Amino acid sequence: MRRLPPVLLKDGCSHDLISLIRTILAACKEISFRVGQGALSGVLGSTLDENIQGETQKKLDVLSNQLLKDILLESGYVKAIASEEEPGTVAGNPDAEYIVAFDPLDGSSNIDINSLVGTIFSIMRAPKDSDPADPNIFLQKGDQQVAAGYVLYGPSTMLALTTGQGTRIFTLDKTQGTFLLTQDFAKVPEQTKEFAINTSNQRHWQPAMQNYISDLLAGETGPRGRNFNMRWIAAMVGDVHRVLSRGGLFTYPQDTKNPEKPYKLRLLYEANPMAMLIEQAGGLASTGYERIMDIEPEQIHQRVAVILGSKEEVEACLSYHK
Ligand SMILES: O=P(O)(O)OC[C@H]1O[C@](O)(COP(=O)(O)O)[C@@H](O)[C@@H]1O
Ligand SMILES: [Mg+2]
Ligand SMILES: [Mg+2]
Repeated sequence: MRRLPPVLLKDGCSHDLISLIRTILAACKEISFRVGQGALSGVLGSTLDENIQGETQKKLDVLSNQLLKDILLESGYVKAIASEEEPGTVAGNPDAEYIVAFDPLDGSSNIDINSLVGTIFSIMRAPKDSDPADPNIFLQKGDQQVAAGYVLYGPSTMLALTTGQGTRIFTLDKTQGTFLLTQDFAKVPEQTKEFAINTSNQRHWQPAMQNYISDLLAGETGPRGRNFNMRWIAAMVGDVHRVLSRGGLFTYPQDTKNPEKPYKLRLLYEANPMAMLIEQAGGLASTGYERIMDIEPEQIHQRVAVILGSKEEVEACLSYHK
């Protein structure tokens, strides 16, 4: 089975980019070990702190962030980092070519129930001669990502990675500590009968999403003329992995539950990297009104509505938003 570095070399990735991806994965292997140790690792439960977004930080959120941050900054391969768990960006090596935005631990509410969690990352080029301390260097469209991926800490630890040449899936061989290629070019089926949404928010959705989901739920007696099944892992990384594996539509739409927070998922380190992985596998990723990777970010922790997955189903959902 092929290992990660030769695969990336064949894709024409630079040595610095390969080293950067390997550095991220070194941290992820350590996170995978800690997640696997569960209660034995002493990192279950919450801290007494909140992150910049007012969310309670779990001990594993903090630990995962620290591991990624330390390893990346020590490596010299990053000019700066941005993380869900950091209020601002953190400067690194001024001479480095790349910047990395990450969600160190996605699906925090799953940590204490031994369910799926993961790490999501987005790699971009730092603008030429830019200041590593300038947070604006992260305000790039998703289309400018050089690479994107996630590591899913499940029954097996898996990596989904794209450098713009398709989406590949690797599995961590825990006996060797190496990621081995287990699916060369993942392809999201264009059609699906599966959708993922947190329906407890239904009364807060906009009419377009209300109508779309109600037509799915009507099944074969409704306008769609067929039955749909529903899944919700409550970790985007797990839901997107299912969509990459067998298709589906995943959405966290706009809602009016909290007028100050109309969207849940973060653009730079959740929506953009997942959009790139899904598009590179033949799927679509939209807010309902525009392609996610076309959005010009205004803030590093900006949130956005997300509708992604199987091409024909995303198009069906978008037709309700016209
Ligand atoms: O709790 P809800 O409303 O089901 O939200 C679940 C969503 O929130 C998230 O967990 C947010 O990610 P974090 O755990 O990194 O904050 C997504 O992964 C997931 O899709
Ligand atoms: Mg997250
Ligand atoms: Mg997180």
